Amino acid sequence: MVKSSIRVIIRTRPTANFASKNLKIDIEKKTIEAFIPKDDNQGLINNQQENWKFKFDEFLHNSTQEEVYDICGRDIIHSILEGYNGTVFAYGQTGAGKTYTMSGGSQNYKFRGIIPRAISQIFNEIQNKSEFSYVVKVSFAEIYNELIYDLLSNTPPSEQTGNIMIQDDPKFGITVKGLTQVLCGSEEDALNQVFEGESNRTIAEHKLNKNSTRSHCIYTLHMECRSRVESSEKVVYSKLNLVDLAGSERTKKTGSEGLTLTEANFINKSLSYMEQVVIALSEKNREHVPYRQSKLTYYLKDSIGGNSKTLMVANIWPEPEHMEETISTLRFATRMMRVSNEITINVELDPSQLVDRYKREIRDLKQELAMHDTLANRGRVVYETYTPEQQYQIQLLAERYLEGDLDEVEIESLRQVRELFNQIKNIYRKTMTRLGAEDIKSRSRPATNKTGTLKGNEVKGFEEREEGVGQEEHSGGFGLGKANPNSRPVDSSALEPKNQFFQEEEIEEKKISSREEAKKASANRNSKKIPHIDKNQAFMEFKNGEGKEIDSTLNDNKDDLKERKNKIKYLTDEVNGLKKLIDECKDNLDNIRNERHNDEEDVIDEEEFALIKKLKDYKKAYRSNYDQLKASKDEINAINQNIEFARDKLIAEFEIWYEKKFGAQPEMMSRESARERPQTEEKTNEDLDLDALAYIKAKKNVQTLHKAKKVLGAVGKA
Ligand SMILES: Nc1ncnc2c1ncn2[C@@H]1O[C@H](COP(=O)(O)OP(=O)(O)OP(=O)(O)O)[C@@H](O)[C@H]1O
Repeated sequence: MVKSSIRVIIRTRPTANFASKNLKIDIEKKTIEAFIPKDDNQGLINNQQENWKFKFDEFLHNSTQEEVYDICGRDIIHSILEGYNGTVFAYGQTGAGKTYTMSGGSQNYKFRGIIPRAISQIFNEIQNKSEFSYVVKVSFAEIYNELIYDLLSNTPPSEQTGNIMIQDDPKFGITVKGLTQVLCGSEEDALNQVFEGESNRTIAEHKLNKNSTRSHCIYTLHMECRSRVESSEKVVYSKLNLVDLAGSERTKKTGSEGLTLTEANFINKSLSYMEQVVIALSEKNREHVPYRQSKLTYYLKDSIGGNSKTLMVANIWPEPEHMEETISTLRFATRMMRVSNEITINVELDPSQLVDRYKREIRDLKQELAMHDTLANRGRVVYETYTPEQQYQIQLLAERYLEGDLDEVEIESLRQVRELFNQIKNIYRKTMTRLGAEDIKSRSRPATNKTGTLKGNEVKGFEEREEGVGQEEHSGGFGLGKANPNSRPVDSSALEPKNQFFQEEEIEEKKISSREEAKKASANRNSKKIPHIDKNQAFMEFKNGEGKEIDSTLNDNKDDLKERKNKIKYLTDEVNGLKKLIDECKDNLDNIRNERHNDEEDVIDEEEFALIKKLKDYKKAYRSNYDQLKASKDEINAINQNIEFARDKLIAEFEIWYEKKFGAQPEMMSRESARERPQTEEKTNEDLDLDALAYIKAKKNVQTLHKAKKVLGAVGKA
């Protein structure tokens, strides 16, 4: 966790009637001095404060939307892609320019605000981060009269109950249950949601603002990021809250009455709760912070005093008649600067992916160990789970050791030691059971037949089932893997379940014969004198002789791989070059459009047309190169598989050759070179949208949709 203070930027609304007698702004020093003369009507004793001086992180005076975004948005939005949460919110009196700052002026693309610019930056950065895969979802909530409405729901806000619940999740922070999250694959998708949500906002007219937004609106981008080249079980989550608060207002001044007055009361109340939260947070040792007093403060718990990089734009309207509101905004902004958040990158591990990774790691480690054993000239060590046959062999070994036939057991691996102990435990248990049985037998003397069969419940005391393969099973004797079909008893009586003593007799017989076989095999092995052989030297000999063909296939594949990698490098450079050209083209288009007059927004001149065409060509070339890149990567995967296959084959053949030549047990051979990793993904973006086109298209989409809805509504009524 890293401490990060909330940054506060002051933005002034441009005005011809600037309160020059009351306000002195020093952009360089980032200070503002305010002066309100005492009210003479208050009498002789008047303690009214007249002067104030404030210092902030930045002043934006008569700034363009682009300048505002560069200072308020760019860094935070970049952090979102690194996994930090972020918040940008606009605060200020009604009419001071909050909505203009966050959403922007609707008349021209260049007047767009922080929200559309943030979306554009996010999708542009995602396109450039091809080594990561991102999932982007958006939600849009409105807090109106202390109720939460879903602006992206299919149900219009007027038909919603407003009872959406906020939850404080210990892992993911504040989450809003039931709020629609729309998956967005492109800038245009995300902008569609913005315009759709904005068209659902509650707006009303009063004396100070014709289009006053009467609610707090929170547009959230939820991001989920996984690496395409590293472990994909690591998921980085982040969210970006872009908040347009409703403006504080003095109801007398705005002339609010009726519904607008009720709205104003709710707005003022929630903003004063927000102030209480900020005060509580700026007090040292304050234990309780009253987040739950209002929907707004609870919703913004992560943003104010929590895990988020937060920036507040305090909008002021610097005209003489709004001096009191200006002072009030500046005071609140000063308090906000004292709030410090604790930020961290939000990383989670996806459990299913984690299991897959462990499986892969275990497999790789086993291979590593096998390679290590071979190079160290050690015998074949088993790292897999023991098969029933292998367990049985270890059981025999344990018995020979316990009976004194063996002075010591050669230790091969930890796994073998474990299994040995297991078998010793089983032998001990069995012996104890047998001793118990004999004790009972000697006391009760049950009638037994020739084969020692007990009747009925007489065997009850010995039925304790023993764990592990290679032990007696209740109904079928030994579990030693799959039985030979010829070994099936033809006599029906042989199919009857055998009792414990009978089974044990049979087991003893089997053990004796297996022991004898094992002794013979061991004597055989000992009689063969195995010379000291350098495995690596032998392997070289094999590769130059019988294994030559497989070895050359392996080498051919390796050469092929090298060639493909060079091709990928070339294609990557091409793709990057085209990306640069596309970006330049986009910038030129932006410039042309920004220079155009408002009323000409949809008129395209020759120069612009040529640029659009050029852009299309670049995009086409980009796509074609990208497809080739993808195909080359698939080819690389296939070649890698061939290499694996050739290596396995080489080792297997070598083992056979080795055994034939030296008469020793075949051993696992090392894979002489490190496993080649598949190439990392280069660029994955298939297409690049022009900023303005996405913005204009999204706007038109929403307009068309609304027109269609209206027509449908009219038809329905008719
Ligand atoms: N920096 C600016 N440049 C140009 N016009 C601006 C600027 N700031 C605000 N305006 C204009 O002022 C008017 C009021 O702005 P806006 O609606 O953004 O205020 P607000 O703070 O959101 O108000 P409310 O709280 O009532 O919703 C709008 O017509 C807007 O276009």
